[in-house]
Order: sequence, then structure tokens, then C-alpha cells
Amino acid sequence: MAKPRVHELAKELDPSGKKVTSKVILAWLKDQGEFVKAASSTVEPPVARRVREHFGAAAPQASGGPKAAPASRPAPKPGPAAKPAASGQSKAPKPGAPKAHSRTEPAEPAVAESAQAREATDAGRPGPRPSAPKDPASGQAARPAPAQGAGSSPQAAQAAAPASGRPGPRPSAPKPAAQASGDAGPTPGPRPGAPTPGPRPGAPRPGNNPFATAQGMPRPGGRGGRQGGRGGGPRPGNNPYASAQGMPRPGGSGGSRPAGPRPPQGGGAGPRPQGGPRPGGPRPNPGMMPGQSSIGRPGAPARSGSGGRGGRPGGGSGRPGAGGGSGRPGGGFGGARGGRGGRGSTQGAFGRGGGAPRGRKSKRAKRQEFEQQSAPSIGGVIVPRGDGSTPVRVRQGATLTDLAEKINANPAALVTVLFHLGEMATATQSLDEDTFALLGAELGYDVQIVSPEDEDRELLESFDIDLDPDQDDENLAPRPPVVTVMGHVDHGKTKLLDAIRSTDVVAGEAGGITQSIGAYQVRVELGGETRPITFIDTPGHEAFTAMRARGAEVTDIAILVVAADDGVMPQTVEALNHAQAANVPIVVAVNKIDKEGANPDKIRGQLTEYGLVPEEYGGETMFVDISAKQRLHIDDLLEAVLLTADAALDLRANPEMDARGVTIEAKLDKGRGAVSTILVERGTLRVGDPIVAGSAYGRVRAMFDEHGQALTEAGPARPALVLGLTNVPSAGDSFIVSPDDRTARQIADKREAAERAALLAKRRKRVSLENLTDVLKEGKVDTLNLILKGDSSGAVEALEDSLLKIDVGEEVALRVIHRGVGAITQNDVNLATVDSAVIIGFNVRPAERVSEIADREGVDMKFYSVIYQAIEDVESAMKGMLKPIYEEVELGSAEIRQVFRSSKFGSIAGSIVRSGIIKRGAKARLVRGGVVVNGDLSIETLRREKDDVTEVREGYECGINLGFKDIAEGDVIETWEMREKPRD
Ligand SMILES: Nc1nc2c(ncn2[C@@H]2O[C@H](COP(=O)(O)OP(=O)(O)OP(=O)(O)O)[C@@H](O)[C@H]2O)c(=O)[nH]1
Repeated sequence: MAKPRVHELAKELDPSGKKVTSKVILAWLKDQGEFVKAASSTVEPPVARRVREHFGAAAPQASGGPKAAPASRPAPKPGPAAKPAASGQSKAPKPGAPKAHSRTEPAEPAVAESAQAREATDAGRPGPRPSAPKDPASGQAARPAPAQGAGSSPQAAQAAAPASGRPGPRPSAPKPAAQASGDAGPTPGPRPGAPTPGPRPGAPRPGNNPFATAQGMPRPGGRGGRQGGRGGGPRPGNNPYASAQGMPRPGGSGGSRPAGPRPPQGGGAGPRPQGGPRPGGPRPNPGMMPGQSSIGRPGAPARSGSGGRGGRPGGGSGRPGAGGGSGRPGGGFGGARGGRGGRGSTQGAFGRGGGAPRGRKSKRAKRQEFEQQSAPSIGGVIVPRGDGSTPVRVRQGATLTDLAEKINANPAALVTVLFHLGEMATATQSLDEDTFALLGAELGYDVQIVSPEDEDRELLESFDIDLDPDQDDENLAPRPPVVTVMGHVDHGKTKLLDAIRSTDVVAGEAGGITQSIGAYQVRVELGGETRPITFIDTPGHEAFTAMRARGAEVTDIAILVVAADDGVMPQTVEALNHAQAANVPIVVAVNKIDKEGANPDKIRGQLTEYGLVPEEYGGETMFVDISAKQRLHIDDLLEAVLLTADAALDLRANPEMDARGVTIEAKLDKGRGAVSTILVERGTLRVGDPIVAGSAYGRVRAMFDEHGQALTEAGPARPALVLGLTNVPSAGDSFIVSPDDRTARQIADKREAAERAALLAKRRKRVSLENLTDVLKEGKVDTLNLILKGDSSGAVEALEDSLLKIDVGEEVALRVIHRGVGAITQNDVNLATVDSAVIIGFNVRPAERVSEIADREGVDMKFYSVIYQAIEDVESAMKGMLKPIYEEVELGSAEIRQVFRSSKFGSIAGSIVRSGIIKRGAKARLVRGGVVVNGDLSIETLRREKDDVTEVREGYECGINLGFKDIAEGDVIETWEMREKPRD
């Protein structure tokens, strides 16, 4: 619908052009605060409607014509009308009646109805209108302000107001003249703060300017009385749909203040506007926002129900203007809305909308209050409290944030609580079990750390991998026993294992056991049948216990070696204790019976004291006298092993399932990558199977047995060398065949994350408030943190064991914070940076660019190829006696681009110098994939083109002869020289 122009409206309203001229309308509109410039200006439909209402009523009257028609009246607000009706005044229209007026429509019928409405409204309009008395003299002033709220349609006012003797008849009907003069605005409704609806300032209200951005925006407060006619509702501007219109104005006492709490207005004289928020009205709430409240709240009376209140005569109510209840008194727009509200739609929606949130908020607030009341306050923070035994499961290496998530607390609050308990930790720092226990006890939770085994089990279960052994008899088949040899130092364990290896009845066919793969199988003749026995090739209970500590209980039977010439020694006892603790049956090998002074009976007697009673003494333990050196009675020993297994154990496993087992040993091989010796416990491992071992995963590329023979499959208790893992697992890591490669990778990743978290938990510095002072005081007391990297897990373990045996008194402690197989990585350097650790590389070198990072971070890296040197250095360093006589100074490195074989010179490395200088005669090492292939080389010859040179600089190509054949493209030649370094 096109927007009408002012002159069109004038013509429409008064075709004669005598009274209602464009000028008059313009003046009125300006007075109303509308932004209109000239007669040709368009006005928004709601404004046009108000013009029609105003002049539609006024013009005819003025002209003496019929009050007709075009009037599109504001909704006469049924509510107030209803009340008067109920009060018995005349034939008040029913609540619904005003509806007829709520439409902008020319209505002859409206005239008739409006009479009723008038009466009703007037009757119900108790309040003196402060603004009204202004100019009663007009004679036409009987017509009340159009803004008188619900019940006060202009028409009604016209007819009834003067006669009704209302206390404050409001001469609101602005006389055209007055309007024209601009000093007596129609002021549809007074406002509380503006009892006198004063003349409007001349400034046009921008609400009618479609380009104005500030329509209806807060206006400075000085406009108090101006818009009284708008009743309590905020002025909606000229756009009925603009949500931003009619925003509350700061300090504005103007009538547009929609629903804010107002001071009570006294008695009937109160200038309270119609429809304005009631003094005792609602507190501000979202529902009172302009645009909502203006309709929902002030307009509320428009509803038939609440209209009663709105229309209640002012007597005693102190709400003089309450009759207006509509809140949208004069505004045609508001009235129209009010009319809808009268049907309960808009009003209801907005009205409820205003109230509900308040209710919800209140509930929430109450709940929060309740929760806070029930929470303990420790260190001034609020933390939810458990009932003392509420179980909370957290993984190893969990942080306060993890715990906070489980108990629905704020991590920062937990940090505070912990601090008050004397422990300092950040929210994201991994904590150990004790700390969680402490915190849990304080807060009423039973914090349980999920054990690594449980965690792993849960992890595998999450991938639908069930670790429970198959107990179904039908599926089980006998398997060989797995045997570990234990005993005191030098009692002949290694010798015995060698002797056993040579007894393999089929070794001859396969060429004997050619390589040590960490475990091997021998076949033994017993009772006419050939039976295999699997031996773990790492003697000693340390390895056995280390495996157990990792959850790998692979050993079925232990052979306890005791030298007959020596007797039971401390480690003999330790070993038998470990075996007994693991419920592993023991077969005693009384060794060195060939030696003079050997007394096997003495051994039997001694061991009886430890619960190992020989069969010949009526016990259950088999003792076999042997000589490992002379390979005497080895068969008897193996037979005893089998007999013990048969007697004491049920060695069966299901070979028809996906394989599971344990990694016995693993290392990084120069040419073959990660090489792991695994022992299958159940099922059958086949080439091609995707497997995951600890945090290593991959596909079985190839398998070999201890004879170097390729295997296509390995059944229960079968040790095998496996190629194909992407990285090196740790000894004792269990392995499983996974459904697919992807699952294998995911499991490995998750295990790695768990390991990292556990490691972080372990290396948390245990500094507490109690011991902080001590630690500071003992500044000289330090811990030497070490990170060990080596080319095989065995080497790393050996190095660690040896290092930890170093005893340098109580002043200095040594801690291995990380160990691993393979090149030194950036992660290692990062860890060393955090914990001020020294990195020890045994036969390994840093990965690419890692030296640089270590240099930058000031991380010390030491490289060794002989264990005792490492031990010596560390020991000296700890004793403060390490005199750095020489230090290795890197000279430069070259990458081999091509290898030339010459019968005369051997292998020549066609290389390019990558960094520094390569000098003839310098010491060199050959590095392949981060692993030192040979660390004891030197640059024997150095050539540029065909010339012998003494040095070649970075970026140049050269030919290098290392005097070493096994060189390959991609290898790196690192050179260094030893320089004396003064001890600082
Ligand atoms: N006469 C004699 N000597 C033996 C016998 N068994 C081992 N030895 C010797 O005892 C010494 C130690 O033997 P190992 O097999 O290295 O003993 P071990 O228990 O493995 O020693 P550690 O690895 O140090 O724990 C070696 O010199 C062997 O030659 C034996 O039956 N008779």
C-alpha cells in the first residue's frame, strides 16, 4: 500500500479544504514529533491512520459535518471499556465491542458503536487528566485526548467527556487552531513525569524519516510531556515492526517510558498516564522492553480480564489514569495493537513472554543458591561435594581439569583447593594418584586411578576387542611351556641357555640357532615324542620382573640355576621369590657339578629352607644336577621341565583365533627398520596380519624363527622375529592382531597418548608447600635427569640398570625420565628442556635438525657406543669429578649422493657437504636413518674432482673414502674432532 502524502490526507479528510488543510496536518504531525517536511511528504501508514483518526473526528466536527468516517480509530481498548461496562455505566460495550474500532476502516457502524464506547470509556475514565484541562474552552474539548487509552476512543471522548463530569476532562481534542499554533498539542496522554503535556518542541521527531537511523532511539530526557498522548507505551516510532523503536530513554520521563517502575502517583490527581505502567506495576523485565511491553504490558488491560483493572475507576486506586489501561491511548497504532491484545493474542504472547523468563531465572537462581549452599567452601571457593565415597574414575596422568569435568566443578576452584591442601598444580598439569587421593578425600570423592591394564582393556573393548581367554575346551590345544632361566650372578645362566640351544634335536637340520632373537624354541625327545620348549633368552629375574611389571606374564616355568660350588646366594633367593610371587613352578638346575668342591646336596638342603623341597626329599620340586659347561644332563633338565609342566600346569591355548602375545624384545635394525621378537600366547600370527604392539603398529611383513628361517605363521608359545612395525615397541608390550590397519593405528595412537599422560604424571615435580623451603634451602641438592635413547631396547634397559646402580650418596639423585629406542627426536629435546635433563644417546644420533634445537635450548646431548663410558661419565658428573678433558666438536657433515665401488679404493662416497667443513683425517661416523652405522671412522681420503684436498666446504661436492664398505646413498657422514675443554 502506497504511503499517503500529507496533502492527500488533507484532501481525504476535508475535501472542502477549509479546515483540515495540509498545513494543519503538517503542524499536527510536527507537533506529534513526526518527521514531515512538506505537504508532499509521505507518511507511514500508522501515522496516516492517526491523522485520519484525529482529523477524521475533528474535521467533520469542526466543519459541522458528520463525524464520519475515515476515522480509523485506535482501538478503544476493550479492557477499560469492559470495566466500566461492568460498573453499570450505561450500555457499556462489552469487551469485545471496541474491536469494531480496532481497525482502520471507515465505518459508519463505528459511529454508532463508538457512542457506546464513548459512554463506557468515559464512565471508566476516572482519572483527571493532568494534561487535559488545558484548554477546555474549545468547546469541542469534550473530545478527550485520543490517547486516553483503551476506553477512550476519540469518538467516545467527544461525546461523553464533557457530560460525564470527569474530574479532569481532558480537552484533548486539539482544536485545529491550537494545533496549528503548535502550542497545544493533542497530547494524547499525560505522562507521569510530565503532568502537563506541554507543547511539543518544534523539532520533528525522526520517527518518520525512513532514512534516519535513530528512529525511536533513546532521546534525552527532556521531552517529558511531549508525548504524553502516547500513554505509557513507548513511542513505537513510525514503524510498527521495528524492534528497536521505543527504546527506553535514559532519564526520560517522557511518556514513552514504557513500563519502568514509576513512582506512585497520588490519588486521582496523579498525572499518571493512561496505560502507563502502574506504580505498583511489574518490575522491569525483558517483557517490558519497548515493543513488547508497550503492547503486552501497558496494553494489558486491553485484555478483557486485565482490562478490568485498567479501567478501574481511579477512586482510591491512586491510578488516575488507569482507565487508560490500554497504554496505547491515543496512538492509533497502539490502539490497534491493543485491540488485538483484546482478543488475547498479542497481549497474551507478549504478556506471558514478559513474565516467564523472570520465573525461570528465579528458579535457576534458587537452584544455584541451593547448590552453593551444599558445597563446601575451601579456600573461599565453591566446589561440589561428594558424599564421602562417591567413586570417580580418572585415567593415569589425569589433570585437575579432567577431575573437574567428572565432578562438575570449576578447574580453577580445584586448583585453589589443592593449593590450600599444600599442593601446587595447574589445571592442566598431570597429577599422580596421591594428589588425587588427597583432593578426593577433601571433597568427598573416592578418586580411582584406572590402572594401565584396565585402561588398556577399556581401550581395546572400545574397539570391540575382547581380551578374555578362550576357555572353551573344544578350542584348546596343547602348547609348549615358556621357560625363563634365573639365578645368581655367574652361576651359569648364559652358559645353560647356550647348552640348551645346542641340544635342539632338530637344530642340525636348520643349521643350528644362528641368531639370538630374545627367545627360542628347542625340541626335546620325551617318551618317544618330540616336544618343543620355548626359552626366553634373557636370563635373570630382572627381565622376568620387568616383563611382569608391564603386565606380561609369559613365563610358565622358571629354571633356577644354582652353582653347586657356590650355594644359595642373595640373588638366588630374590629370583625364587620373584618366581614364587608369580606362581611360577620352579625347576632347580644345580650347575657346575663338574667343578671341584661342588656339593649338590648342600644346595638341596639350602633351598629346602626356602620352600623348595626336592622330590627325593618328599617335596614337589625337581632338582637336576648339571654342568652347563660340559653340557651334562641338559636333557634331564629339559625332561624335568616338561614333567613339571605336565604335572603342574594346564598349558593349552586356542590356536584358531587372532594372535595375541607379548613383545620380548625390539630394536631398530639398520636395514630392516623396527625388528621385534614376539611370543604368541594365543591364536596364530600370520604374515600380513595388522598388529599393534604397545604404541607401535603395522602389518607383519615377514617373520623368522631363531634359525633365521622365514615363517608364514606362528602358533601359541612360538617366538618369532617380526618385521613390519612402524616403530619400536618396548619389551613386555603386549601385541594383538587388530581387525584392520586403521584400528591398529588408532589403538596405537591412543596408547601413545595414554603413555604420554602417564609419563607427564610421573615427571611432575613434587614440590609442595611443606617441602618447598627445604628444596630451596637445599639448592645444592639436585637431581640429574636423564633421557636415554639407544638402538635397541635391551641396550637401553642395560644402560638404565647400570646407571641406576650408581651410588653417589644422598646429595645427588639420578632419575631417568624417559627412555626409548631410535634416533633422538625433538620430543626428547623438548622433554629435556622442560626437565633440565641430559640426553644420552647410545649408538644413536639426533634426527634431522634436532641438534640445532638442542643447541638453541641448551640441552646437553652425549653420545656413546660403549656402555661403561656412559656410566663412567655420568658417575663422574654426579660426583662432580668429571673433568672434561676433551670434547667432541662437530666439524661438518656430508650427505652421500652416490656410491662408487672401486677394487682399488673400496667404496667411495660421492657426497655433498651439507654443513661446516669436511677435513681429511677428521674422525667420522656414518649415520643411516638416525642410527649410527659405524661410529669409529675417519676421512681417509678426500677429493674434489680428481684432486686430493685437505678440506671441502659446505655446498661443495666431494669424494670421501671412509675405509668402510657398507655405505649407501642417503647416509650422512658426520665429522668431528676432539678439542680440549677446560673444566668450568
Ligand atoms: N666349570 C663350570 N663352569 C661354568 C659352568 N657354567 C658356567 N660356568 C662358568 O661360569 C661363568 C659364568 O657363567 P655365565 O653363564 O656367564 O653365568 P651367568 O649366570 O649367565 O652370569 P651373569 O650373566 O653375569 O649373571 C663362566 O665363566 C662360565 O664358563 C659349569 O657348568 N661348569
